[in-house]
Amino acid sequence: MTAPKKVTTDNGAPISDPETIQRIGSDGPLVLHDTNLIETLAHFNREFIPPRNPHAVGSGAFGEFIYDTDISDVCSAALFSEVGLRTPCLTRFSTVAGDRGSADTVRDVCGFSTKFYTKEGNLDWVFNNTPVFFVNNPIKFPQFIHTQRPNSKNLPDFEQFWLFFCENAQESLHQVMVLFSNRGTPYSYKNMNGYSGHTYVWTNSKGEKHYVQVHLKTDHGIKNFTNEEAVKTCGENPLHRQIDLHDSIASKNYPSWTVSVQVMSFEEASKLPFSVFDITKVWPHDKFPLRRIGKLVLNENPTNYFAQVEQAAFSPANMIPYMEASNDPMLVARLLSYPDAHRARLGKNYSQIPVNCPYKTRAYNPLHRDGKMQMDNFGSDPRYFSTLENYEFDTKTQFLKNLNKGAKFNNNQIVEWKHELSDIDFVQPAQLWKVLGKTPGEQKALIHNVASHLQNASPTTQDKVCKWFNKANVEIGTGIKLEIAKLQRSSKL
Ligand code: HEM
Repeated sequence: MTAPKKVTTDNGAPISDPETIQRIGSDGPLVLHDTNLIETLAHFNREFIPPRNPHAVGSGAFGEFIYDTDISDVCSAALFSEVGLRTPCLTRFSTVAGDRGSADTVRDVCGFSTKFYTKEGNLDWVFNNTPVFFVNNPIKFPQFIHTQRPNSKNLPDFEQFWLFFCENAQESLHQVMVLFSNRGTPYSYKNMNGYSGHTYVWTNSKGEKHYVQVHLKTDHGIKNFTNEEAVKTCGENPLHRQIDLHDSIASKNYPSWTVSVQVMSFEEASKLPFSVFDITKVWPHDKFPLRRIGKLVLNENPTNYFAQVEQAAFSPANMIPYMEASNDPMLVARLLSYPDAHRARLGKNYSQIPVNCPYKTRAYNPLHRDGKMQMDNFGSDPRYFSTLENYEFDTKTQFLKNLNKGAKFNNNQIVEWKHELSDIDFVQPAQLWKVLGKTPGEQKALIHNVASHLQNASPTTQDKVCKWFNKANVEIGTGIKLEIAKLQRSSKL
């Protein structure tokens, strides 16, 4: 038996009976002196915090990154200081569009975020399970998310879902094909990959910079639900992936991924047929092969979901020396958007919540102080950078000062930018169609999965969507049309 836990009020005064309240006579009114009742009801009213918008549904686990293959010619970050180093981390998986509490096996992109607690600060990889994304212009992100959710009348809206893609964001075809392939419904989080999607800039100790893309390949094999299995699982076991993650760890079948990078020089980037900052495109693997760097292993379940997963704040802005964001406009917008979301969701001092604290070092900045829920206000230290104090500054890595050093831009002027759609936007979707053709049934599954969804939209929208798919390969749009007709005939029988 463990020692008894003394029960108290919030100010620490002992409570004799937590279930007894005071009233005047057995039928009389309550006595307001009973502050424990008020405290208990007030706590209950404030139990919920705002959900993440988007990625509200999630599951998390602790683990470690094991650096096992030298990459020092490309990056000198703390994670890679010596081969064999183990860096503790927290990973959170998620779905994008659903409200908190919705089933975790819906057809959706899955988030794959990892916070590494390094001695040079916390590094976050806020990735997805797909190597590309729907849009490459951040101003389109909020409308993209809106169109994937119920409309203004809180009704499912298949027109807005499809018309956004095929009219407002045709560059999304590559990602839409991934989403509607069976990879859009992974069986479990441990059976899917993770990808940075974005291009990042990594620097070595000589100051040489490279573009990189990070890949986390599952060690358990890709396993997906079919459309019908995923729909059934949503109804029968809405926490299927959460339970699978928990039970795999509890039974010591630890989920793990092999972590690799694609590396590209700035010179090579200038010769690509598309922008290296375009997240709707992948880097060809024959020219930029994967270089292994280590393993990510999840081996510890959270003991308190709210404290360790719901309150976790992941952000691409959490970078460490030798790892920077590139000029991908989506990524740069994300640097601002996530900390802003955390301030709104968790409060200004969110980085002091234990799961977010850079506990391998100490966050110290005498200008970042006060505010609600401040836990570490740097004592009586001056509230400015005083010449009377003794500060240590980073003269070695010059981390933030070095951002963009060496990067070449066409000109220095501010330009108005918008993605201009061209044939190159349909080249990779066409290639993906051929790749799917190598696995029996995969092309058929894509056609069936799209048709099952698109049949709910109007015939005009169906036509527009089919024409859009035909830009990748006429077999797709034509096939979807035939499949819709088949599904509609069989539903009438
Ligand atoms: C301009 C584009 C984007 C914007 C403005 C944006 C914004 C957001 C916001 C506001 C959140 C909620 C954060 C929170 O409350 O903690 C979020 C979550 C998330 N986003 Fe994005 N996002 C964008 C693109 C992307 C891309 C391209 C990826 C993946 C490559 C991505 C992956 C994620 C993940 C994994 C989460 C969940 C983080 C967690 O587990 O807590 N997002 N996003």
